Amino acid sequence: MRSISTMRSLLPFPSSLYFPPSHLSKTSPPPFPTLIPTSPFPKFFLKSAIPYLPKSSSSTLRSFWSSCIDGPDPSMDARDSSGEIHVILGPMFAGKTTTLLRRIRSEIDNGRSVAVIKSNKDTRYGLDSVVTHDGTKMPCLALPELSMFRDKFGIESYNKLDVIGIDEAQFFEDLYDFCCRAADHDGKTVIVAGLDGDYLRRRFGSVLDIVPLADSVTKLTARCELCGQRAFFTLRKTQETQTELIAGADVYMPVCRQHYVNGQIVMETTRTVLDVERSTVIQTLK
Ligand SMILES: Nc1ncnc2c1ncn2[C@@H]1O[C@H](COP(=O)(O)OP(=O)(O)O)[C@@H](O)[C@H]1O
Ligand SMILES: Cc1cn([C@H]2C[C@H](O)[C@@H](COP(=O)(O)O)O2)c(=O)[nH]c1=O
Repeated sequence: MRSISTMRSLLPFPSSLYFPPSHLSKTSPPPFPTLIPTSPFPKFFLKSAIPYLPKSSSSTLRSFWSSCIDGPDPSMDARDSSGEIHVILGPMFAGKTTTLLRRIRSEIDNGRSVAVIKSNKDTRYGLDSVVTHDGTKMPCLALPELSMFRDKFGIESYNKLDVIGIDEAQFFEDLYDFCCRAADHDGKTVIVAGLDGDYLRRRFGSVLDIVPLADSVTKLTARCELCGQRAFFTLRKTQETQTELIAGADVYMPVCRQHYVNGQIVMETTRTVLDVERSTVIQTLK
């Protein structure tokens, strides 16, 4: 095994540009090591540099690069191994929480240690459990933000964790940073369930932002309450207009595209009629 300084001397660029994975570094690595140097080298750099080196250096460099790019040695402990991010999306009633709990259960059955987090904004079924619309439950920690998780759960317990489940992910503003750190740096498998869109079909919170970080993305569908076709959207049946409105089937229903469009027209018309009536009443009372 060559020393780090010998390897550095083989690098065709200043070693200060490169932060090796922690198992190759004698000093503390920065919190988020950059694995592949970017500028000032052209995109073909990786492919083109290796063949021009002397043969012995070439194989050393090749194994050096492959350890950097493929990730650390699998015999390393969980903190240093690479993590995973799996995202479960869809409208309300699509089975996101059911799928999350099923995956968490199977991780437990495989002997992995797990924790489940949900947003403390969702008070529908109490704060100590994640509960599906048909009543399946699992204990959880309810938090206002994910950055509090390590401290609340305990650093030692956090270090031993293999899998973190997150439900109602649309309510966590720091979702991106948390997932990045947990998977890239801490080696956790993170399974995230949340609404991709709100009742107006606009992006909801940071859920879509983590798609580029994800190993897998599953978009689920529900059944349209009006026609039984596949439902991709959530229709709000009431006149409230704020984005966040915690509720269940009393306020929301899953709908197909056609019924979403029709439903929005009905809601818009109702809103206009109510507005006209309200201003008429106000005028009459004046
Ligand atoms: N329109 C509906 N109203 C109430 N419950 C429903 C409706 N459609 C489906 N469900 C139930 O909800 C379950 C899914 O619940 P859940 O996993 O909590 O969904 P999600 O997390 O995507 O909102 C379904 O298996 C079904 O039993
Ligand atoms: C569409 C939409 C939903 N919400 C709220 C309503 C519920 O409390 C949750 C979603 O729960 P589920 O597990 O996916 O059924 O989000 C909201 O605040 N705003 C919306 O536009």
